Amino acid sequence: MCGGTAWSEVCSGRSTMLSSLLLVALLLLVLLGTKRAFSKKRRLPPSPPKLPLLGHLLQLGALPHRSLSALSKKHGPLMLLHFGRVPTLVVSSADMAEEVMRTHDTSFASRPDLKPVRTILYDNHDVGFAPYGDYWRYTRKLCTIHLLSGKRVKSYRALRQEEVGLMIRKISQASLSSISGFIDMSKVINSFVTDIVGRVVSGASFRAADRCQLFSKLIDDNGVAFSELCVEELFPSLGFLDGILGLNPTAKKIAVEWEDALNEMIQDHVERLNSDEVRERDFVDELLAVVDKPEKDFRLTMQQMKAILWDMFSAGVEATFTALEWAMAELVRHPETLKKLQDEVRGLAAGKDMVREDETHDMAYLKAVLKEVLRVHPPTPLLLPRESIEDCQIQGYHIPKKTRVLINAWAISRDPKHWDAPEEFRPERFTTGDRDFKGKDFEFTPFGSGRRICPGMQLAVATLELALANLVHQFDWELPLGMTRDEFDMTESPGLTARKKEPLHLVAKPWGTHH
Ligand code: HEM
Repeated sequence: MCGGTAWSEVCSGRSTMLSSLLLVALLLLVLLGTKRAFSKKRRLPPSPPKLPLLGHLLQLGALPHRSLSALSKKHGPLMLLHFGRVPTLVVSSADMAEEVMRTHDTSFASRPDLKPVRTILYDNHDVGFAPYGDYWRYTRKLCTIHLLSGKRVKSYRALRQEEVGLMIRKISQASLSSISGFIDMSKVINSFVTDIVGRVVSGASFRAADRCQLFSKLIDDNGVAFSELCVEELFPSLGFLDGILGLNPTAKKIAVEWEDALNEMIQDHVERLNSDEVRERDFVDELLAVVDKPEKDFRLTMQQMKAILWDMFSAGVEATFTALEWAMAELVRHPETLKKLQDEVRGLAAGKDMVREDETHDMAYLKAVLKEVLRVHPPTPLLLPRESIEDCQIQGYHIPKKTRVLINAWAISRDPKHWDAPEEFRPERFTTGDRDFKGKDFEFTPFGSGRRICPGMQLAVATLELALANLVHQFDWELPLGMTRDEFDMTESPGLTARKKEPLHLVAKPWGTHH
């Protein structure tokens, strides 16, 4: 008990000190507790050492799927990297891919907002880069119903057959007239795929107006625009510097070129719709119908329509072309596989001048070859980037909202845990069992999986099977004179799509003429 003024002053001084000490101790406890709770909740995936500012940028290398695969061997199948200020989760095993694309599919169903895409695609109003939500759902459905469903894909049969026939004739002529002895198959395959996608999307006028070359160039230029440096990609809040420094000029330039090309194509369709001409409706007509007549609460604008068309051309041509080019490159490097495939195709299509689509259904080895091509060379080796729309836990790791996600499908489809001799091109691995690329087997997802799985898979597979069957049916294929298998360049080019870097030069010998 305290009594007297002096004593009471001492007492009150002591109690103030005591309560201050208590307060500090309490604060410390709270801070410690919060920190503990915080750090427990925020156990982030492993991350290799990084540089200030740039983060892990320099570890990306020229071919990110390869560098990231090497990095994951040291740091594990779930790594958190930072490219500048952008947190990026890199997924490199089938189990982790399943976590992202199945268990937590909704959390990871969005796409990042990428500057070149935003510039070309009217603020991401296509399907592939649209943020997860009603707009994406609606436009994806539009594309599926009017262009990419199984029923639609079947309906393009005659068109596919005709385009494959044209490609075969082109190769026959080139093989007779070639002075060097070889043919630039990259060019031939590119215009074949561009014409098929062009005709499917925009009808006969694509060929009539000779649009193949222009669209093929625009699709090539997409790759340039996407690989140009821009500050915003690394430091989102400093995006204004790109304008000041004049960075990423290709995106702006080709945005105008795409707009002109698509305007012209749409204008053709409007004129025909207003004329008496009787013709089958194509995808451009179907989209125009929605622009004119809003469905439910949805109204498609002209700009949105162009963004969707961009997607169908770019996604459709680029990946299908890349797959067919790698298929021919692998076959010519593996004569025993080529011979086995030719035996199957020539046996089942005996006496025919061309393989028909019905006949490809029974070609088990053809299907195995295609799967092996997509395993060894998934055209988009890191799929398309995704972004988390909410906080999420994977294997006890905290993945914050707005983390970018790269799924290294290339590394996963070469993981020795799932594949014997994964570096070898060996279609036989697919002749038994039922492993498929339809999104259920997470060690093999060249078309992705879950809500964002590629909606063009059926169109791509139908085109690739028919083209490949006919290419090996009609010709024997060889490397250019004097070139050995080891000298044949199989380098990939950098970019969202891993094309073959050097053009594919091959010798085609029409079958029958030398038998
Ligand atoms: C061999 C050929 C093809 C391959 C390997 C391929 C691969 C892919 C991949 C990996 C994705 C991302 C999937 C994901 O995020 O999980 C994708 C998305 C997409 N693909 Fe394909 N694709 C091919 C052909 C096509 C074709 C022919 C079309 C259409 C004409 C097409 C249209 C699209 C679209 C619109 C998306 C975005 C889907 C979305 O975000 O909802 N693709 N493709």
